[in-house]
Amino acid sequence: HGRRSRTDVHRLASAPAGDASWLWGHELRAFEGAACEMYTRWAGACGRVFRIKGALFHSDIIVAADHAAVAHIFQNVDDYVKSPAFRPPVANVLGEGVVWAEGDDHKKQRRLLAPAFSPDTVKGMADDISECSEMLESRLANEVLAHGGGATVNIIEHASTCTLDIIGRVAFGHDFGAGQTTEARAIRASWAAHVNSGLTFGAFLAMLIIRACPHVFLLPLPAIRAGGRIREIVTHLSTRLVRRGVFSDRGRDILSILMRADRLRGAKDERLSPQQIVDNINTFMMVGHETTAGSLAFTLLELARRPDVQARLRAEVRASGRELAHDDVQRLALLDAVVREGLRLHPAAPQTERVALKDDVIPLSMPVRTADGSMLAALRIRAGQVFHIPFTTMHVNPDVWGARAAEFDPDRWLVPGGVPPPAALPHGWSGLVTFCDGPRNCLGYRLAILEFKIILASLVRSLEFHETEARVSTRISPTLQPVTDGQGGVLPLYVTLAA
Ligand code: HEM
Repeated sequence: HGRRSRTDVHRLASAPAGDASWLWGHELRAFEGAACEMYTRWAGACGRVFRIKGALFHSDIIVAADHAAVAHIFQNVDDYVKSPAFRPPVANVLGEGVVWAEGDDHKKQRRLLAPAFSPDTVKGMADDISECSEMLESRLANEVLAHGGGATVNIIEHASTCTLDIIGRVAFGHDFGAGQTTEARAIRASWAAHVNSGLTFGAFLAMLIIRACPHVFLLPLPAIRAGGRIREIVTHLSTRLVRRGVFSDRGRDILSILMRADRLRGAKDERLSPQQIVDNINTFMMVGHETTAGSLAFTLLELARRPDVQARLRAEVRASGRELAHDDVQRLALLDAVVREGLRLHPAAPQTERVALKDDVIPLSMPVRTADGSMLAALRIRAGQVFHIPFTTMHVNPDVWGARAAEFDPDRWLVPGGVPPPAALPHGWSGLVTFCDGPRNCLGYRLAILEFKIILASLVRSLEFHETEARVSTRISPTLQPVTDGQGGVLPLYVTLAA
């Protein structure tokens, strides 16, 4: 009785029993569905906070899509952590950098890395971003010309080639040569394998097994080795630079900035170890290219479906002149609105999870109706409670965003009252949770937005994007992925030259 009375989890409405299986709970349906699709559907039936049955008899998981609850969880990083079970797989792919770190280690890494992503530093990356975007623009234009004026391309592959080029340059001054170098090819191939294996039932099962007994992760399974392969390649490239101290004194890339800052620091505990620098460069490479590419590809698909908005965007970009420098793109209002709308509907990380380390009472923006019909104004939970936080579900909630919440409509950002007031959205950038929130928000968000703007502007000014017959669905593997005809990482668009 004592235990139960200190938590409200069992009082919450449960996702429909018909969507659960005795063995896999609700988690299999959530995994197999489109990104956040089931959470959005269940939230429609149960409200913004509800529970689902965990797979393999895991205790009930709370799905939290209430803004005050989510803000609370994201602000209290010492009490709500990423699941400890998933730290070994994260370390395998990313190394022990800032994404992996928790507690004081995380605070220290964050503090030492922050200058590499300051507004001024990111502004200095604009030239590299523009050059890579122009290379993409001409690659696509050539493809169109080679096909007699119109070509169907897998836009996400092109987008991620471009974002890999960018992150290679800005992270450590490395040129991935538009995807043509040996390393770039190896990274693409490993990533494609990683994405496609992540869509399978085996990946779902692997996740459950790791959650249940984290030490199995030490087994030499092929899927685990594939994840580590990209890290090997990048580590090989960056370790060489770090060891030799080959970084430029004037270099504006992140590695040079970190190494210079490190040299100036005296106390050893105020420095990143060479291994931590390598692990963070690797982290930036991994989390800094497929993410932006995924959101960008879906935003281009939305523009293909809204030729009127695409034409207006093109006119806006063309009116600003040939150069797409940092300050120029910041002045483009419709471009800004398109980027916000694209990142609202297609967040590259559509959901996250957290585990409570201690008992707590979580505030709610709106009371939730419990299974027995009473109302809860706040939510009592116990240490160990697992939360799933579906970003996309929060961004398409009609109670917050209105009846047309799920529609791609950039103009909502441009008209007074078009988006909910800040009080309804207690989060960082644009009131969205796309980049998470609080002390663990996305370290690279300024870079992501600048890339997004410059790439989009470069492509749209000279090319026109059209939808194809393909039926594209969205999955999470491990970030937002298009799936076409069962094939992950495929999003066909028909491209022509813009008049
Ligand atoms: C559209 C593009 C991007 C989106 C939507 C995005 C989203 C996110 C989200 C949601 C998180 C928090 C994950 C969690 O804690 O559960 C995160 C963390 C992070 N992101 Fe991004 N990201 C993007 C691009 C980038 C880029 C370009 C970089 C640059 C290198 C980057 C670097 C990071 C880092 C280092 C963290 C970990 C921060 C920490 O734990 O303190 N991201 N990102």
